[in-house]
Amino acid sequence: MTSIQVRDVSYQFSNQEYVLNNINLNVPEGSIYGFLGPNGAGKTTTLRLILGLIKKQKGEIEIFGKAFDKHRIEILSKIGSLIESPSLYGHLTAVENLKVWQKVYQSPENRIAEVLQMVGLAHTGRKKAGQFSLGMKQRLGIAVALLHNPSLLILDEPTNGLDPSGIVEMRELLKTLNQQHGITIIISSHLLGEIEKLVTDVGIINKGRMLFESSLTELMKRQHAASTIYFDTNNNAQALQLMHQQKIEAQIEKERIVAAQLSKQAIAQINQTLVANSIEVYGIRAIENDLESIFMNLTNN
Ligand SMILES: Nc1ncnc2c1ncn2[C@@H]1O[C@H](COP(=O)(O)OP(=O)(O)OP(=O)(O)O)[C@@H](O)[C@H]1O
Repeated sequence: MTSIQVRDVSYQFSNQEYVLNNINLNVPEGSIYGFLGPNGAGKTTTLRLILGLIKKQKGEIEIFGKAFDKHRIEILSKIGSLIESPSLYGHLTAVENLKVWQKVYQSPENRIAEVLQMVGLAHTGRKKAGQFSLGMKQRLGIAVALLHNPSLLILDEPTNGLDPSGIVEMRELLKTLNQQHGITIIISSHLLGEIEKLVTDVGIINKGRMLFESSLTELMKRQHAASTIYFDTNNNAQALQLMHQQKIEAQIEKERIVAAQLSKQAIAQINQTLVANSIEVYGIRAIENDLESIFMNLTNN
């Protein structure tokens, strides 16, 4: 089942050009969906539309299989969100901040201790939220979002501005929420590297258009297919000719031969052919295209 389904949604602020153009999004239930795109791509606008914080103009949004327009209250009661920085009272402790929201949400009082435990802030005692590190503030914001026991969390760039250890802590927290508490998570980021170890699914947006959406496994396959093999020999021209005879796609770049992704067996076979033709092979190297460069290629084109 799909937790969020966005169909052909477009959006414009006043009469300006469209900041979202017919975007489609499918967030599978139980997934951690990485919503990726550079600054200004349209991530926050999309998440605000999904939450009904701005009014939909074109297209359809279904959440938990129901049209958002018609089941707004019911749907929102099962969603927790953190859009941009959390609104916290700096002069109150974590528990006091949560008490404010617990009353708003009318959740049971013992839920406060539970969510503090879940986000790893159970021992902050009398410390005021204003003295918390950015990572702790973000986690307290997530604790607020968890108070009413949501089955879907919508997080807009929760790792923004965090130091490397804050990013790791956030990653661990979100994994636990997903795996142990069964919460589906959509998390936006402009840095693939920050969330690629976390997500199960990926959607890439740029300039208001969805460029790509798939499982992380599918993206990894694409990465593998985009990797290349370098051959360094004493006679690249002849080596290239021999490769072309074997129907291997290759060309010479910067005094070495660059071939498309090949199996281990194919690499060994080429090596044997080159050696049998008295070509000296100095090196064979496989370069896996990293996910970041695939992301950059998709968003730059
Ligand atoms: N209230 C607004 N009025 C007019 N234009 C806006 C408004 N909010 C956002 N925009 C524009 O809409 C586009 C998409 O912005 P959005 O905030 O959704 O992008 P984003 O991917 O979340 O980027 P960032 O990571 O920088 O927050 C940008 O060009 C932005 O300038």
